[in-house]
Amino acid sequence: MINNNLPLLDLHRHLDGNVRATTILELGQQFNMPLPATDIEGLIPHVRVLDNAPNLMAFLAKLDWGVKVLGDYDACRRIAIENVEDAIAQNMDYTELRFSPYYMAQTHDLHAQGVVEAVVDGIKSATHNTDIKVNLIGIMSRTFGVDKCQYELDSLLACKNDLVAIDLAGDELGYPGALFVDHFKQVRDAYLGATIHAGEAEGAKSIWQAINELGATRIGHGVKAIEDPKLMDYLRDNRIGIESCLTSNIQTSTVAELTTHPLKRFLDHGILACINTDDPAVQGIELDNEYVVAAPEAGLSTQDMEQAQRNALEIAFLSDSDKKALLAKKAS
Ligand SMILES: O=c1[nH]cnc2c1ncn2[C@@H]1O[C@H](CO)[C@@H](O)[C@H]1O
Ligand SMILES: [Zn+2]
Repeated sequence: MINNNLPLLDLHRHLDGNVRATTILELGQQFNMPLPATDIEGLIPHVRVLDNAPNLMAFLAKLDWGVKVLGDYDACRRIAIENVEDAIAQNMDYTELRFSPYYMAQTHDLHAQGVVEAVVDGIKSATHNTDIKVNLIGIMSRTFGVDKCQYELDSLLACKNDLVAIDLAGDELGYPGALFVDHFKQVRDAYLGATIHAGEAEGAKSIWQAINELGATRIGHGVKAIEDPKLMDYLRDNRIGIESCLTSNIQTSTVAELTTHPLKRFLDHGILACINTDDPAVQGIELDNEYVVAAPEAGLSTQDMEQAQRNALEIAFLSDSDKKALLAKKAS
């Protein structure tokens, strides 16, 4: 259950993993792109995880049509705007939307920086005169390799004042964090935060690496931390947040079933873990499902879910005064 007297946040939400199927169809038509189907029913199996995927990379393939149809910068702006609409429809008070500009730019040879500017513009216009607050996290898609990630990072750093952090996502097994030490040095030099997908496909050592070598203060998924008691203590003692995505972890076969998901044990241990979606449109879920269905199945009590809501606020890339304002808004 969501406690409506506490702010509702989604800190781990891929903007480019949340392109509506209807929008994919419309953009496909607009740019004369042959899609695998011409109606929604036919398209859904290609853009949504219906049965759990055997592994992370099979899951990630379902995101591809959502970016293949981005034929110009206006299309990028459109999906940014629709992401804000979706977050508002979920009654969110604050969300951090993350996106990979090169992933979005690649199919139609757009400039990555133009994509970043279009997304920033879309978010600004869609949040204007609304009650929701949105910040952006730039992603380096590790799957494209070290050089492409540098290109992607350059485009993000050119707009660093419109971002709160940088993330590393994609193929964790094939492209380990050790390849990206220099990239994250640049992230620190730019005074941006770092949250990193780690301990999802790879083990606990990937989480240690993200913290010690890449400077992560938050970890995306972090599922495998449960295998390392020292790491569990370290995360708690150093207030390193874990952005849990319950349904996503089942759909990528990272965790076999919700009853064995480690989120409950993270919370019991005092780790600042929270509840998030990941790629809502691709997953066919939304944030309310994670609180109403997934979290109870994962053994979380009402109190646990309240703690998760508080933890999200605690680890959000926001100033203390912004956090206080969000709390005050809900308490009144
Ligand atoms: O659950 C996930 N684990 C790892 N990478 C992901 C996940 N969801 C999306 N992406 C990756 O993020 C970028 C788009 O924002 C893409 O690189 C996509 O593969
Ligand atoms: Zn993710």
